Amino acid sequence: MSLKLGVPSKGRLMEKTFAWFEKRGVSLSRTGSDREYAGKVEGIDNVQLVLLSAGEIPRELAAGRIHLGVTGADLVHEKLPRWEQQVEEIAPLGFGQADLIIAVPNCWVDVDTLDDLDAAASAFREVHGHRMRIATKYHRLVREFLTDSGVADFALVDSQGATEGTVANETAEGIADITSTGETLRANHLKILSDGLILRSQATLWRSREAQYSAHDKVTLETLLDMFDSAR
Ligand SMILES: Nc1ncnc2c1ncn2[C@@H]1O[C@H](COP(=O)(O)OP(=O)(O)OP(=O)(O)O)[C@@H](O)[C@H]1O
Ligand SMILES: O=P(O)(O)OC[C@H]1O[C@H](OP(=O)(O)OP(=O)(O)O)[C@H](O)[C@@H]1O
Repeated sequence: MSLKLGVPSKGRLMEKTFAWFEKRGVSLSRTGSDREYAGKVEGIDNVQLVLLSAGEIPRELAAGRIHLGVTGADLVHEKLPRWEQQVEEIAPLGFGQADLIIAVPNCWVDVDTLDDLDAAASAFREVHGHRMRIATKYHRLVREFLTDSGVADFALVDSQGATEGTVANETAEGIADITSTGETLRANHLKILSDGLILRSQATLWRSREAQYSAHDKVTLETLLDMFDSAR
């Protein structure tokens, strides 16, 4: 058995994760063809690279099928209820920064806060006979945030991508999604509510509390953590 490290298999998170580990003396790389999800680890023994979708890493950590994993805090908080009991945050990695926010159309000039949204939602229901729809893939975090904020008359609709387009497409009235540069929101004529920040996220290294650690794995983990510490 070896210590299994789950890393996003593609895109911006994979490349930056590889660079973060490289800087700390651990070389991660993909092997085989472009399409083959296989990888290797150099610079430390007994660590196995597991390439996974960023969205599946929280579940794999919680199931104990990987010991360590890199993914955004947004995905861990959304997918793992009481996440602290299942995973330990080892280090924020300083990239993949994104804010999970609530946004509404720019043209809603009377809606700038959650209180305004609550009032608009009640009025919307009276006029249209159904609840104001908020498109998101972060169902748990958004429901909890809106309910705790006293916004009652809303319905979440699922959107797994291109969420900012749902308003123009008339499948939702507002959205809850991550924003980084803000360009996608601007391009889709949406504005963030002034108190509509749900969570600040960045790519983070997590340790599973559920995985089995052999004596050898424990030594490997200590060695890895020392390498990370000494590179600070
Ligand atoms: N524009 C962005 N800038 C910075 N970080 C981002 C951006 N978009 C997404 N992220 C972060 O990257 C992580 C992965 O995002 P996402 O779920 O969109 O993955 P993906 O690239 O679609 O991969 P997969 O579909 O394989 O899960 C999330 O933690 C998210 O916060
Ligand atoms: O603030 P910005 O810098 O514009 O970035 C934010 C966008 O990036 C992500 O989308 P992604 O590119 O992953 O596509 P998706 O809509 O398919 O998730 C996110 O869902 C936003 O749409």
